[in-house]
Amino acid sequence: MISVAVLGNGVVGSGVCELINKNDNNIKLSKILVKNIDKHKNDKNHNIITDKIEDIFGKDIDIVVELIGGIHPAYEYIKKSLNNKKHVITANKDLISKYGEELLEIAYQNNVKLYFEASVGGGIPIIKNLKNYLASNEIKSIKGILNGTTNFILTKMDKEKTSYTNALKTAQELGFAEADPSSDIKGYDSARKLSILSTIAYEKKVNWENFKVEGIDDITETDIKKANELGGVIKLLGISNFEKGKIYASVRPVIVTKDSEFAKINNEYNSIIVEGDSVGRLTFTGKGAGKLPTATAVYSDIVDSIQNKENSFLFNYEKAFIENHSSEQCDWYIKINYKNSHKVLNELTEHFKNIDLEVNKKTNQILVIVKSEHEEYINAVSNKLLQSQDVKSLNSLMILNN
Ligand SMILES: NC(=O)C1=CN([C@@H]2O[C@H](COP(=O)(O)OP(=O)(O)OC[C@H]3O[C@@H](n4cnc5c(N)ncnc54)[C@H](OP(=O)(O)O)[C@@H]3O)[C@@H](O)[C@H]2O)C=CC1
Ligand SMILES: N[C@@H](CC=O)C(=O)O
Repeated sequence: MISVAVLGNGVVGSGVCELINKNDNNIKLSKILVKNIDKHKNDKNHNIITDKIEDIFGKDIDIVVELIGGIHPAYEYIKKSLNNKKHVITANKDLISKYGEELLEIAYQNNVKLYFEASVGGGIPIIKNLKNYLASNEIKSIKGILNGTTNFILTKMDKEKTSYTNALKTAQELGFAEADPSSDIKGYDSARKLSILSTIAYEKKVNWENFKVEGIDDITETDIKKANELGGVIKLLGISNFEKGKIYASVRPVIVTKDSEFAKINNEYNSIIVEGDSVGRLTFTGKGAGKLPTATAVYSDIVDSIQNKENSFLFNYEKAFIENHSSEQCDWYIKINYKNSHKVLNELTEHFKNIDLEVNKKTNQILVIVKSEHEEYINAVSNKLLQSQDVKSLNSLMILNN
């Protein structure tokens, strides 16, 4: 009998306990750690619930499953568990993207395993596939909708005209959002996931703090309407590619045209397209957040750790050099809140040869479509406009069709 302790009995933790109770006679749920024990007095596992970490470390446990989230005390608990020679399973992307290298090294030194399938893509088996199935391939690019909460919000705003605030509230009620939802909204959660995937795929340390991260907090109904007029929808995409030894990575809202695979990915679903040099394009799609989909990924790691499956990760790669600009040439949608429309229009026509313009004098907004341009040039012109006194704010979105 394998004895499992689950740290955290929230959305994912309670899902894991449910799957353990439902599935396997060889796995015994021995202890559950929570913060506020009163909240759990009606839980059917209440007799094994504790708010004291000593009850976990003092017990004869084989596997510790960390589902508290955040950095502290999750980091200390995982470290101690590994040093006590317990296998550890976590869904914590904050922790893996920050301390993955150190924790994997500690696991290795103690001859135990640290698994983290659920840290990216909720119920989608992406990490195992990237590491094992794609072992023979050089990965050229990763593109994905990596956050369920923001995809849920964008879908509700687009299809049901729900306000941003109400859509976020529903995502929180459904258990998709992080404890601090600004991680989702500002793109940090997607960035952490992209850094984990890119580190595994390119075997280079890809630190998300070194790449461009933009969230959906500036996306308005106007942008959604404009995207629809252009035959597309807005999605928050994580994109990375590896070319000639250099890595480009970013997280940003993008307009994807309706025939793109991503346009059909709605609500809390995630989708990740990986391109390998031998296999070509592979698409992984499924629920990227929520109780039982995420618990499924955690449970699969429990099975792997019982079978002592190899996960020879160490993350001790050399640091990646991150490119700031995508080499891709595409169309762009730029929204400018102006102070002086004449000056801004002059600048725009001077710098861009091929543009469509829409000026709204009531809202003091100029909506611009620029055809076939590189990011580097878009950024240079945007910075110039922003430095002038004529522009209050400016947002630019790539328009992608694949
Ligand atoms: N929700 C999702 O869809 C997904 C979540 N994840 C990740 O899974 C992890 C858990 O997320 P989720 O289940 O949503 O989080 P919740 O907020 O729903 O649950 C957190 C749990 O941890 C407990 N807890 C919090 N702080 C402490 C502490 N200091 N000591 C002991 N227990 C503590 C809470 O106790 P109490 O109940 O008493 O407050 C609660 O039971 C996170 O890393 C998250 O990023 C990954 C993929 C999807
Ligand atoms: N908050 C995250 C949960 C899963 O990782 C998300 O919305 O994707």
